[in-house]
Amino acid sequence: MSDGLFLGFDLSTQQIKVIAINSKLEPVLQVNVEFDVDTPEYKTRKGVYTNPNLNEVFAPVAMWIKALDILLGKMQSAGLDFAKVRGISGAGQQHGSVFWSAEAERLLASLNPDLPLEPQLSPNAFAHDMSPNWQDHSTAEECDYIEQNVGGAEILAQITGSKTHHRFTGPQIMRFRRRHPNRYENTARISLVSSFFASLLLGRIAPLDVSDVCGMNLWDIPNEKFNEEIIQLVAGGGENEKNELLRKLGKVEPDGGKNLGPINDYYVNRYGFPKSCTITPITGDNPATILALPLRPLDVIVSLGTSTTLLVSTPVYKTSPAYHMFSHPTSKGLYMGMLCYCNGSLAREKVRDEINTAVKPSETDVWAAFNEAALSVPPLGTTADGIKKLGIYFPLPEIVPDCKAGTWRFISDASGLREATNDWDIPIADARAILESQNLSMRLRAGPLLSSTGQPRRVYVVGGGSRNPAICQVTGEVLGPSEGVYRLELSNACALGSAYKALWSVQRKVIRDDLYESFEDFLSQRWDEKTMISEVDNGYRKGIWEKYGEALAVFAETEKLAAYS
Ligand SMILES: Nc1ncnc2c1ncn2[C@@H]1O[C@H](COP(=O)(O)OP(=O)(O)O)[C@@H](O)[C@H]1O
Ligand SMILES: O=C(CO)[C@@H](O)[C@H](O)COP(=O)(O)O
Repeated sequence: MSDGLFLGFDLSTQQIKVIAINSKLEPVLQVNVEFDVDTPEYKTRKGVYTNPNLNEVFAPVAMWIKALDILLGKMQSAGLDFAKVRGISGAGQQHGSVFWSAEAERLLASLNPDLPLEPQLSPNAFAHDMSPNWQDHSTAEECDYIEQNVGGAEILAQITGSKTHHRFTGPQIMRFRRRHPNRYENTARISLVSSFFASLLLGRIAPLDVSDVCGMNLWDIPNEKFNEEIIQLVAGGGENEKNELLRKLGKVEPDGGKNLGPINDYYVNRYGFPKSCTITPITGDNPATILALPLRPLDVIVSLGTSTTLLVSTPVYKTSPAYHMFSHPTSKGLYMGMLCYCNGSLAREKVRDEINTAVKPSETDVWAAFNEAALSVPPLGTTADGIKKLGIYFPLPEIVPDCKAGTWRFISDASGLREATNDWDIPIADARAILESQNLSMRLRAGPLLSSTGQPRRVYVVGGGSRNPAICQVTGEVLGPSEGVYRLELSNACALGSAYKALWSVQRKVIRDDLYESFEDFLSQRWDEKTMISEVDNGYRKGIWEKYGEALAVFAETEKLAAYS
């Protein structure tokens, strides 16, 4: 362990985390700062503010800067020897934007190590103090405008990898420009959360990341450049306004392993990082997650963080309005396919809390009653007379399908589909129904990204929810991976993937000129399956997987009824 440490940060919705690894991929330290708890003065709930009247969700940028200082302080208290850190990368929640002022570059370049970061940057480095969050649904008008002008969802997906989505940065920038014209005018540069974080570490505004830029609806993935037609729509006005927005966005760094430069002197002098410590592009949390595992064809990652995402790595750029494609964060010619759900862990927590109110909860495991309820009934809660239960649980408006907030419970029997009345044991029957519903939705949509049968080889579960055995079992039953469900032992997959990226960036071999050892080759030589993952469910169960397959059409019907109700 003489050759140094490599840090992977994760600036996600509810917390900022870091993992330090050595060059054998062994984790040395994990620390986190939870916004609601550790920065209470910002009064966020689950890391954000909401304005339900306008469907807005946003987070204070100053809180993230303050949390970085607290996190570095915690690392110091935990005894991390900053002098050993050779490389840093990271991940940010996707789509969120940070609007820098004209003062930003000067303030970033002149940080005083005797003072904390936050008061040196906030408010003067920003033209706007808030960052729109990925749970925001306020941009319906902007999305429609862009999609109509570009020629529809299919075409937009072909160009940018996704149809327009409320949370994507292009529609968000367009709304920001319309609602706050002065602040937009005063914006010198726009970062994503990922490149904002890299900027804090570099002490200058960092370029956008090659993969995270695909979450903006602005980047032409096949042609590897901003799409000027869409930029023009977002910028409004004419040629000048278009060029102005291109200037605000700045450059995109095509090499995910690029050495962007050394860490800023602020961190050298305040914390003792070596001057040579390099910063590598910080990517989105989902692209970083796929770097935590050596994915093979037909492997799927299900990330059970605040959002639920299903991720695959593929050489085929096959687009659809039903899912997202991103450029791969490290490997040119590969892409990341993704489904993203707003109603992940917070929706499960809501059912859990209702169950804990209805029954006597366990004193030691807040999930015990939920898990027992989920596992004590057969698939689809099927009764002896063939009645099946299908529910939809969207406490927040949902992304897939595009649907307003609500809870719907349906009964499917020989006479068809109807809304449940008193034949649903609320909230107990909701436990299995929510897990099935979340997995059926993934199975319904991930099919085109997988085999002709839609059956995965392995499902890897990561993130907070992967600690839960009932969630893992129902995932195995519904998705039916032929080789089982595996959990990454370190729950913090995107910080881990980021740390791997930092290590690869520093130690990748040069093959010739600008050609480097691939991330996949680099990782597979060092990655030890036995210590990194454990099997948490057998996956495919004959008869049960087929039964869920038969239920897919009815499930799709329930989604339509919910969306149009
Ligand atoms: N044992 C568990 N069972 C189910 N969910 C869990 C469990 N432990 C943690 N979680 C969920 O994990 C979520 C946080 O996951 P995490 O991956 O840290 O999210 P993020 O990166 O989005 O902040 C919490 O909202 C919590 O509900
Ligand atoms: O919007 C998306 C992906 O498109 C979300 O996955 C965000 O990237 C937030 O992630 P977490 O806070 O759940 O890690």
